[in-house]
Amino acid sequence: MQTTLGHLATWMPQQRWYSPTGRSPRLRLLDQRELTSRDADVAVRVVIVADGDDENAVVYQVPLVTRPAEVTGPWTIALQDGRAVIDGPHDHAFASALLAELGRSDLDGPSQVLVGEQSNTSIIFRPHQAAPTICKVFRRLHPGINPDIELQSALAAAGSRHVPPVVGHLDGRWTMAQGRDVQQGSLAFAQEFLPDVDDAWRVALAAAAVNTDFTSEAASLGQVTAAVHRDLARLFPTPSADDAARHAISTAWRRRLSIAMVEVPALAAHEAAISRIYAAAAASAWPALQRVHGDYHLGQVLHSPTRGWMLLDFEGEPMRPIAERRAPDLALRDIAGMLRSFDYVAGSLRLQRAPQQHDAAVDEDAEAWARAARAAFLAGYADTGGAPAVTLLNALELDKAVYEAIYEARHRPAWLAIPLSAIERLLAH
Ligand SMILES: Nc1ncnc2c1ncn2[C@@H]1O[C@H](COP(=O)(O)OP(=O)(O)O)[C@@H](O)[C@H]1O
Ligand SMILES: O=P(O)(O)O[C@H]1O[C@H](CO)[C@@H](O[C@H]2O[C@H](CO)[C@@H](O)[C@H](O)[C@H]2O)[C@H](O)[C@H]1O
Repeated sequence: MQTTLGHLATWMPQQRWYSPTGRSPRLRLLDQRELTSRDADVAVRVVIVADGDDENAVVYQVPLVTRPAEVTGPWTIALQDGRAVIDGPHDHAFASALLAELGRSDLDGPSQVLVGEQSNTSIIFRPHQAAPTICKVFRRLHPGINPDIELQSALAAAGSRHVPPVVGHLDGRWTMAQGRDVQQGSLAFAQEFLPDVDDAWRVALAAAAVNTDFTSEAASLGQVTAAVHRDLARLFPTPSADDAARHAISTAWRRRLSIAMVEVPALAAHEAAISRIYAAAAASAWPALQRVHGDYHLGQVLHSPTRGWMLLDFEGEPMRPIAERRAPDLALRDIAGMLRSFDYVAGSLRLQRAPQQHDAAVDEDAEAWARAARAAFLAGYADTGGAPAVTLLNALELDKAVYEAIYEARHRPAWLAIPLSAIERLLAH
C-alpha cells in the first residue's frame, strides 16, 4: 500500500477535485475496502486517504481498479509488476461494483465518466432496459450526510418536479486516528440522468454569444428557484436570524475575505470598502434562515423540454466547511449565486476573444444581455418569492465574487479577471 500511496501523492494534485495545500500531499491510509469483481484477475477497491496529519486533514475517496497491463492508458495511475492501477470510475469493473453496492445491478450497461470541470466524478450508466442513471462518486469526504443527498432526496420525496428522481446512495466509514474517531459519511449518490439536455451555462453562453434574448428563460428560472426555496422552507427548519446566526454568517464572509487577501493580492485595495458593505448588511434586517442550494449557478440547472427547469448539485460550495453548508442560511445566497453566473457569461465571452479582436460594442452587448437576464431572474423570483433586500443581496454578491476570486486563483487563473471586475463594479454602486 505504501507504494500506491506514493503514486497517489503524485497523481492526486493533478486532479481537478484535489484541494491544493501549497505543499506536497502527505497521505495517510484511513480505510481500504475490496469490492466484488466479476473477473478474478481484476481487483476493485475503494481507498480512503487523508491529506495532512492534523484536524484540518482533507479526506478523499479514491476508487482503484488493478488489472493486468503492459502499457499505460489515459487513466492509469501507475504500472506495478505488469498490472495497471487505474482511476476506478474510468474502469467498468468499478462502475459495475458500485451499482452492485447500491443494490442496483439492474441498471448496469455501458458506462462513461462525465467530462468537464467537476468537483466530484460522475459516471453515467445507459442500461438497455431502464432510464439512464448518473452516479456521483464524492471525492472529498465529510462526516455526516452530504447535503446533495439530503436536500435532493427530501425534495424528490416531497414530490418536487424540479429535481431528478433519486436512485440511491452509499455511505462509508473511515477511522481518522489509530482506531479512534470513526467517521461515517456519504460516498456516492445516484439519480436519474436527463439525457440530451445541456446545462444552462452552455445554453446561456451560446445565447449570449449571438445576443439572443434569454429573459423568458431567466424569468422562469427565477420562479422555479423561488418554488424550490419554498419547498426547502417547508421541509427543513426555518430559524429566525438571531444574533448568534448573524454573527456566524457574517464572520464567514469576513473569513473568506481574509483568505482572499492572502491568495488574491489584487483585492487588497478593496478590503476596507468590502468590509463596510458587510458591516452594513450584518446590521440590516434579515429574513428567517432556511436550507439553500448553496452553490447556485448556471452549471447547476438544466432545462428539460418536458419537465422544465431542474436543479442539481445541492452540495454547496466545495471550498466551504461542511457544517456551514448544512446550516440554515439566507435564501438570498442562491439568488446572488445565479446573478453572478449571468455576469460570468458576459465575462467569459470577453475572455474568449483574443486581445486583437477586442470590440467594445460586442462587450457592451454581452453586458446588456447579462443585465437583462439578471433583471428577468429577479422579477421571476419576486413573482412568488418576494423582492430581495438590496443591502443584503449586495453583500452576498460581493461574498460570492470574493469566493470566485479565490476559486479562480486556485483553479483557473486566466478567469480571475471576471470576479475582480465584478467586485469593482459592485463597489462602485
Ligand atoms: N441528473 C442529471 N441529468 C443530466 N445531467 C446531469 C445530472 N446530474 C448532473 N448532470 C451534469 O453533470 C454536471 C456536473 O454535476 P454536478 O452535480 O454539478 O457535479 P459536481 O459536484 O462534480 O460539480 C452538471 O453540470 C450537469 O451537466
Ligand atoms: O464544481 P461546482 O459546480 O460545484 O462549482 C465550482 O466550480 C464552478 C465552475 O465550474 C464555479 O462557478 C463559477 O464559474 C461558473 C462558470 O464556469 C459560473 O457560472 C459561476 O457563476 C461561477 O461561480 C463555482 O463557483 C465553484 O464552486
